[in-house]
Amino acid sequence: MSTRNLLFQIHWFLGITAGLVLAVMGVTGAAISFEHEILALANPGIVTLDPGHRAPLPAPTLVARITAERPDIRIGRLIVEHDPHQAAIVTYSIGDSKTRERRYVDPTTGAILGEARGGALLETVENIHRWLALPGKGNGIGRQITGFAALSLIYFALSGLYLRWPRRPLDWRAWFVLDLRRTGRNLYRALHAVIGGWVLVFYLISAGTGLWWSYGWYRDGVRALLTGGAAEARPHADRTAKEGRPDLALAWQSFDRATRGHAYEQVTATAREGVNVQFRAKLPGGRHDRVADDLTINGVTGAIIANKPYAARPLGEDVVASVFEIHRGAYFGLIGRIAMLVTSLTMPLFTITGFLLYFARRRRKAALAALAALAPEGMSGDAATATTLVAYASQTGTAERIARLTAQALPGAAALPVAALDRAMLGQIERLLVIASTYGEGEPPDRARGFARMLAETPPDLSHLHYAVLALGDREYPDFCAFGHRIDHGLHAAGASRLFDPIEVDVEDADALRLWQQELAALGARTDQADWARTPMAGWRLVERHLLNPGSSGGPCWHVALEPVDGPAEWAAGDILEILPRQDHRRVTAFLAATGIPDTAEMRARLSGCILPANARPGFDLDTLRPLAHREYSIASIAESGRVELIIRECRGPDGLPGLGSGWLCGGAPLGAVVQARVHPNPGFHSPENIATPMILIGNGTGLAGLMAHLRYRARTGGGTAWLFWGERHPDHDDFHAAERTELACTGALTGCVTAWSRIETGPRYVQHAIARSIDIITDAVAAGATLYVCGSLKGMAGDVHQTLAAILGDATMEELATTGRYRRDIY
Ligand SMILES: Cc1cc2nc3c(=O)[nH]c(=O)nc-3n(C[C@H](O)[C@H](O)[C@H](O)COP(=O)(O)O)c2cc1C
Repeated sequence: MSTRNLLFQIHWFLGITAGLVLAVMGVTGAAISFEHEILALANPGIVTLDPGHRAPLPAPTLVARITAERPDIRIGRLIVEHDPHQAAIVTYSIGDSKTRERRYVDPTTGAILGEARGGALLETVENIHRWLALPGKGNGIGRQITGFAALSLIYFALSGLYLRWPRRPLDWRAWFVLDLRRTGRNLYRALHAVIGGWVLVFYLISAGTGLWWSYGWYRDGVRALLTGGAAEARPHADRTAKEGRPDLALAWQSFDRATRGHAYEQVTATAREGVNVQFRAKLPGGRHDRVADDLTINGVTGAIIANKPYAARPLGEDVVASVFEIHRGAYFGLIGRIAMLVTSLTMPLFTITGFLLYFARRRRKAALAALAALAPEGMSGDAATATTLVAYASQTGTAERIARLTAQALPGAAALPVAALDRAMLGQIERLLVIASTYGEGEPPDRARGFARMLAETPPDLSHLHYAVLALGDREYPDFCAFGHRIDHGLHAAGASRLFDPIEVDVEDADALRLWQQELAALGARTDQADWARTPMAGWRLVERHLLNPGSSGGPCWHVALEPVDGPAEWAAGDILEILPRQDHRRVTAFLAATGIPDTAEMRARLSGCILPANARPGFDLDTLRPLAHREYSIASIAESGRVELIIRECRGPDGLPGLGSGWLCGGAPLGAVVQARVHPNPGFHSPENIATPMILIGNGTGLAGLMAHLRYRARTGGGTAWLFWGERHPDHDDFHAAERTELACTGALTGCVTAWSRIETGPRYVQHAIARSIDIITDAVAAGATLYVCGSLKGMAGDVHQTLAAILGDATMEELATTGRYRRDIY
């Protein structure tokens, strides 16, 4: 498991446990952060007073009045405000009871006022915040849980920072800008990560200070670190004087003498263990409550035990004295308190979005498992007992998908790649259906080469066999469905008899597929199967586009990113994105002018999705228009990124206008536009199942896209070595994704990168030359079990790379690699 994965697993495991506690702590912390203000608002006449012309009593007198009114109580703390509009607060216990009560006191009369409304509720909220209101209070299990949650929060903040580290860390937008146009998983992730970035510092502060109350070792350690000394001992309980209770009035008189009647904003006197009384006297205008002079006074003798004026407090001690104020943000003034309130309130957002991401991830895993079940390598159904074999020859997965659907429809049928069809199998089986696509220039898909050769050179006797062929192809290629026909002739020549004539499928010709299904029905296939049609196109928002090769002498190449509009989409490294292009508006204008059809917005919308004949004339029958075919692009990103990234070279049509697909994605569609697209699973180009398998990635130009997806996937999973051989024009202008490749090399995901530049004198010119100079790397990696991936142009690159590899490894090895799926190509 890679470090990243490990951090992630811990992040989500803690998220679904400690995350819940933190959500509670965040909300309760926010509720009590303005406790005094809330109580003051809710309790006029108790917390706030209208003193008229009456002046507050001197504190010693106030103490005397309170004790006279309630002789049964023992005062633990008295807080006196300078402002006569604020009631004093007394905390006391009755007799020897340990239970404390808190009451407000009129500072001008000493009268004990009623209990503040809402006070008990806020106290409960505070207890929840501190120890989840569990038994044992500060020493119980609740404190352990909240302490652990605070530790987890530090982990969330730091691991979250690592996990979301953007590719361009210096771009502040990547950190802080929230794109609310996103939907589904992408939106949850954006909320989680971007808002996490906003509040990160606040969470580190509140968790770092919150631990103060949870762990003694932490408190002592921080104190030692900041004050340079050992854990500070409280001024020791003065038991030398006669044992007894401290006299608060006497201590206060002593305090007044020591501070020479200084007008403090607020004075808090707390009876400590023994006879000492601790005074905290807040300076007027102090930013927070700990901007205060501290005195400890013997409550029996009135002697000063310790006197620590605020002005003499070093920074480290100030921080230690102000941990609570830092925790609630007050250390940084009102703004700090408000910021802490808001950030505490956002805590549940992380728990909620974290859970949503967790469920989305589970759904995604289930979907991937379903996908894997539909398109595993090898067989589906039991070929050993099958009465019909459905063999497929597929490069980009279409034939494989149809073969599996065919095998599911026919009782007793099993699907398998043609490469798995050996002589023994062919000798026994009585019925064979072959679904074959054509590749290269009328050639078999890579993994079907061996079968094609066996059929052509040493055909077995197949006189017992009945067969049918579904030939997939594209009429834009001169050798339409050539390989399907070659198989048909080969089987026929070997003595097998046709069940029915070969059926040709031009791209996605639904009629041809229906015909195939009808023929299958005649063979006893189920007819209740769901529609074989491909997943419909869906909306993908164009979210990013920038030129990758400014100044290049080649055609402009664009980085294009799209995000699914209707929630998360699934794909694996090696898959392809099919997009529905739209016509350039100039072509539509020319067509309208040539045909004389009225120029309306509706007509333009209709025409921009159709093939527009160049020779159209007035009277043109619009019903004869055919829809534009989709365009395919290798996906450069992995599904975890939530967005499909493409590398597209803008090309020109014969009329000089931008090409249909590239023109639409690289310029025609505005940023933010919704493009119709779908993922085309391409199992023949997926990463090796075993991540330890070494990879050799070879490509040119935009072919880098398909290779980057594998590198990005390997960066996530870790695994075997990965060598990249890639060619372009000039290193100064065409070095796409150079920074990321350097980063991948630094992290070890990319073992080494060999480049070829066709427009400079030094070094290899084309990628095949780079390979020819790296014989040892290639042979060693293949000997170690490497899978070879080739992505890029069919013309000029794929053939030459194949020949170079064959020269290094030998034809037989190349064929074996192709047949066993260790030579995978995505060429176009
Ligand atoms: C690089 C490339 C070369 C192709 N060459 C041919 C060809 O020569 N003749 C043909 O009829 N179709 C050709 N096609 C079209 C494919 O046969 C067609 O898209 C088929 O549906 C792919 O099926 P698959 O996904 O199972 O490989 C080619 C497609 C690509 C991408």
